[in-house]
Amino acid sequence: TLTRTSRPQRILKAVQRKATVGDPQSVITAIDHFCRHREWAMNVGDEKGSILDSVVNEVSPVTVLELGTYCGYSTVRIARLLPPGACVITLEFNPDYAAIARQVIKWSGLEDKVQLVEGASGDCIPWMKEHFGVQAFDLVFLDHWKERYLPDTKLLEECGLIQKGTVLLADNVICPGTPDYLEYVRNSPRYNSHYYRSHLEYTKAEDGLEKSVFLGY
Ligand SMILES: Nc1ncnc2c1ncn2[C@@H]1O[C@H](Cn2cc(CNC(=O)c3cc([N+](=O)[O-])cc(O)c3O)nn2)[C@@H](O)[C@H]1O
Ligand SMILES: [Mg+2]
Repeated sequence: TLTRTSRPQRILKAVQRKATVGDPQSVITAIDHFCRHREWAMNVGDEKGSILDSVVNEVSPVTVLELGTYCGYSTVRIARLLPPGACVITLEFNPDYAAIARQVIKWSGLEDKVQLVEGASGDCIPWMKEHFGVQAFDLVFLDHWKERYLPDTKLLEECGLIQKGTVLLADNVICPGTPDYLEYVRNSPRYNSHYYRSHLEYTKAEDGLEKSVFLGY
């Protein structure tokens, strides 16, 4: 059997060929160029990525949680905007993807701002507090399995990892769509939600990001 490379491996190759070590913007540009002109992949992309950037700059978070690392594209986007002392904890349960993401993050020179945890969100969230000494997250970026958005949000609430002022930013609320999550954050009196209309990465299809601020109990 031919050992074809995986898509994440081809994305890493594009980074190693086109991007400059220690230059996060060149890593982002290399992935976007590859995914727009060679092979689509489920990175948040450049259009929704600039909305992500603006929310990160607005929140200026000290601790960020990312659910669903994939190749590390949005991890790099977030980490490159963080001041010294701030960090992003990113969860990825697929070991092959995690291995690629570690190399992409290393290439960007941001490994000191990133903690990549291999494991399923449902298993890892409960021990976040004691393991990382995290009080609460300032920003949570949801980009993993769409049916996990709602249960993981409730789990984060139960674990006290979401507190007054925590901002949730969810990718793909239209495509592939997260209807139960949207209904929850939009109807709950404890969240103030806003929809940023955009497009599915590298396509003309509609998609968007939902930003939800926790108002406290
Ligand atoms: N409970 C989980 N805990 C930790 N990692 C997880 C979990 N579920 C999925 N992942 C990981 O997220 C990564 C990326 N991923 C994200 C999704 C869900 N996202 C999408 O399916 C998606 C799909 C499209 N799309 O189909 O157009 C566009 C997007 O922007 C998307 O995020 N599935 N895998 C994968 O490496 C997977 O191992
Ligand atoms: Mg996504």
